[in-house]
Amino acid sequence: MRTRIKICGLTRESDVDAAVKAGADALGFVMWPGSKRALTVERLEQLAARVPPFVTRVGLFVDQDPDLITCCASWLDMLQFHGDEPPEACDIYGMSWLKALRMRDDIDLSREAARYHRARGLLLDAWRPGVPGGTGETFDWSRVPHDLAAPIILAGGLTPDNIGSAIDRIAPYGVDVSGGVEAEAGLKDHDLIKRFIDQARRADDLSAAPER
Ligand SMILES: O=C(O)c1ccccc1NCC(=O)[C@H](O)[C@H](O)COP(=O)(O)O
Repeated sequence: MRTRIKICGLTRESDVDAAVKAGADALGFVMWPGSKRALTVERLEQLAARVPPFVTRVGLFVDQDPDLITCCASWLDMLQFHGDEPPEACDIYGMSWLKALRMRDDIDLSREAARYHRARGLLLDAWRPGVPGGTGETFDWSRVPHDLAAPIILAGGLTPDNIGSAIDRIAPYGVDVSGGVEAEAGLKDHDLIKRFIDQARRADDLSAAPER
């Protein structure tokens, strides 16, 4: 199956256009003010308005005010929660949502998957204390279970150089990248976006090829 690709942390019109042109399935917009990639609601409106149909616009939030999330919702197709939001809090918007889980040593993924069973997918990201996401760090991929009920979106430190082996080893439903396609925080490098998506598609093609 074709791996779904999300390019996250977009802040400029040209970056949105480059990700769409390169074939991204989804685009992520960080609405948490603590991030170097944070958008205002006004910027979200401007960027989201450029996105063509059938490309999913995902808003990222970290334990934020429901009024803000409601205000952003009309520009989004999906929500992504990176904080300690309980499942009931993710459900109140009448929208599809993803739950980001950071791979702390003691995380019980089966338990979290059961707890967040209404999530459309679980985004597995690296754990760094005090940082809710976008660390640019990988985690030990051997910790990703193959039998989780929810679709897995692999995140954390992915780059054009490691995306092929990530897809080959884990075969996640989707992948999510931010820092690995940036020239500097919040500013995407269009060549890196293209290389990332090309390498992911190459890995998909190789995994679909019949064995000789
Ligand atoms: O990007 C941020 O600054 C951020 C801040 C707060 C919550 C989430 C945030 N980003 C999440 C992501 O961009 C994704 O999970 C991403 O795929 C992982 O980032 P990276 O390791 O840089 O590829």
